[in-house]
Amino acid sequence: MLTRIGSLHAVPVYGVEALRQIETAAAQRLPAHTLMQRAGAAVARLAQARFPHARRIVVLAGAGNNGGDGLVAAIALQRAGRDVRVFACGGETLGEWACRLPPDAAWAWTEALAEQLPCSVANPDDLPDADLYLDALLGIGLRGAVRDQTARLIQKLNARTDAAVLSVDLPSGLDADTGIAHQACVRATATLSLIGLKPGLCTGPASHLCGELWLDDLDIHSGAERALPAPDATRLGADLIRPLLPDLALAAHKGKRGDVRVIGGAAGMTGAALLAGRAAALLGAGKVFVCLLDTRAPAVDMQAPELMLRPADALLEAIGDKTCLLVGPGAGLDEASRACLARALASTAPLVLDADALNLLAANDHASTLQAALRQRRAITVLTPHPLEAARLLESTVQAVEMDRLRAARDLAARFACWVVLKGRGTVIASPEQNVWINATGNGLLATAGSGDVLAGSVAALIAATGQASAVLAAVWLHGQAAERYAAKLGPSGMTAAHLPKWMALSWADLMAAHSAPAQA
Ligand SMILES: NC(=O)C1=CN([C@@H]2O[C@H](COP(=O)(O)OP(=O)(O)OC[C@H]3O[C@@H](n4cnc5c(N)ncnc54)[C@H](O)[C@@H]3O)[C@@H](O)[C@H]2O)[C@@H](O)CC1
Ligand SMILES: Nc1ncnc2c1ncn2[C@@H]1O[C@H](COP(=O)(O)OP(=O)(O)O)[C@@H](O)[C@H]1O
Ligand SMILES: [K+]
Repeated sequence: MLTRIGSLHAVPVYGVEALRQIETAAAQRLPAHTLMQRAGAAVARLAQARFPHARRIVVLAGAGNNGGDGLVAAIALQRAGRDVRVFACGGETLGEWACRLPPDAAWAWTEALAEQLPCSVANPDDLPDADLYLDALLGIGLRGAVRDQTARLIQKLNARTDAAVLSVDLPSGLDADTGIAHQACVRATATLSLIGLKPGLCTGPASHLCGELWLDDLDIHSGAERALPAPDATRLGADLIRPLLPDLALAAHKGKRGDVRVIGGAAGMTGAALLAGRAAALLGAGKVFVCLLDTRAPAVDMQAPELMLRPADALLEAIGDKTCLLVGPGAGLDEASRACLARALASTAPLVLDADALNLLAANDHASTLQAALRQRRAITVLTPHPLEAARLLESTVQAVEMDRLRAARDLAARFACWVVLKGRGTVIASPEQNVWINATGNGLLATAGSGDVLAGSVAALIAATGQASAVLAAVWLHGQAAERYAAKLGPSGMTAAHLPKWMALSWADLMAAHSAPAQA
């Protein structure tokens, strides 16, 4: 079934190894070329529905099965009356290119010849004009950086900013597992992912090149459930998030909602802890206590007088059973901060560690002691690193983390036996059991100082209310959804971190309203 991928429904995500298993199993039980027929038909259907006015269509076909999908789509589009040309890439001559085609694609080529499809060997310097380009150069068979003629063709294609590009399976040049592009990569208007959604379309530095995301499972799931491998991750959707949110209106009194205690805000960084505290309050925490490590900080937050500002000693004592601790926003790296972290790690309360708490864990004279205490915790523990903090904790580099975000999140969750929220485009969440989710919401408006503090405070509030670590998924989804809602309503600028909690609350309300709306007849 052809589906537009948005943020409403959770979708399983499969890496290349799992996709190859699915493909092999299906090929064994279906008549020859069935999958390629279905793939090409799906591409042609989407091309016509999404680009109804595209008359001249150029199909860029590589020498693999991705090219085969393109050929099948080309035949269907020509039959539908479009002016179609195939530009074959991956050989000096058409004959050389055709000789390279694997069996399914070779079958598609014989069909194309029978259909008298206009076809020429690709000359990147002579890319024909078109209303729509079908990018069928490279799919999940990509190995390393795109080479030679294909790389040059991609550069020429990307220079045609006036024409639409529909990528088949993946934007050519994008690594399906990691979302990185070594060198050349197609910038697509839309991508139709085949069989399953790939991690590289959801997270990673080049994942945004897919444009609008569509999926066709090629009916692979019907009757084959038992043969399907487990997904590598789940892309988050509103349907998965809704049941994770607490019903605050049902809380009998404020003591039932759960409390948050924030520890951070050293001199010059008090705002970070206050942002986290305000977010926790707006996301429904019954009581929010904030310890500012700056000894000269004011005793009340006049913008948010509901926050209770207390000394660190008071915050780390007599912790109730519905309390979540948050350590790190603006905490600094000095001895006072380290001592608070050590005490929080020793507590039996759920604990969220962000910012400087993560830096203390990574690089401090006491790092190994702190890390041992982290591993020994039995209560819910969540780390919320951005890529640099993750790199420090993994003793790696930002580049290495970004080259494989799923692996980095999984590695951190395994190393410290806790939940990990690896932030950035397509935030990746990993549980200690090595389950992985990829967030579907958010935009560049979140790339503003303090938005991480808001996320950490929200995570703490939802864990306090629900007692469930999986509430992190809801906090991450709402945080991204808030930025999208803001952009849709007020445009691409003007949002600061302080605005976020209110928009998160509105997104929460939307989610509940959608849930309670009567079903359409
Ligand atoms: N076999 C089947 O039945 C199906 C295949 N499908 C399609 O087949 C694709 C996978 O097909 P393949 O495994 O043939 O692989 P691809 O077609 O994705 O890529 C292989 C081709 O790309 C070239 N290539 C690889 N790395 C390169 C690089 N760095 N620079 C330049 N050229 C490079 C190879 O020499 C080969 O010609 C999927 O993405 C999907 O589009 C789908 O239609 C589903 C069914
Ligand atoms: N381009 C983007 N798309 C989606 N989310 C983003 C983007 N850039 C940043 N974010 C989100 O913004 C937040 C930034 O957090 P962080 O880097 O800790 O900021 P700070 O330390 O300033 O609070 C994270 O939740 C991150 O996932
Ligand atoms: K492609």
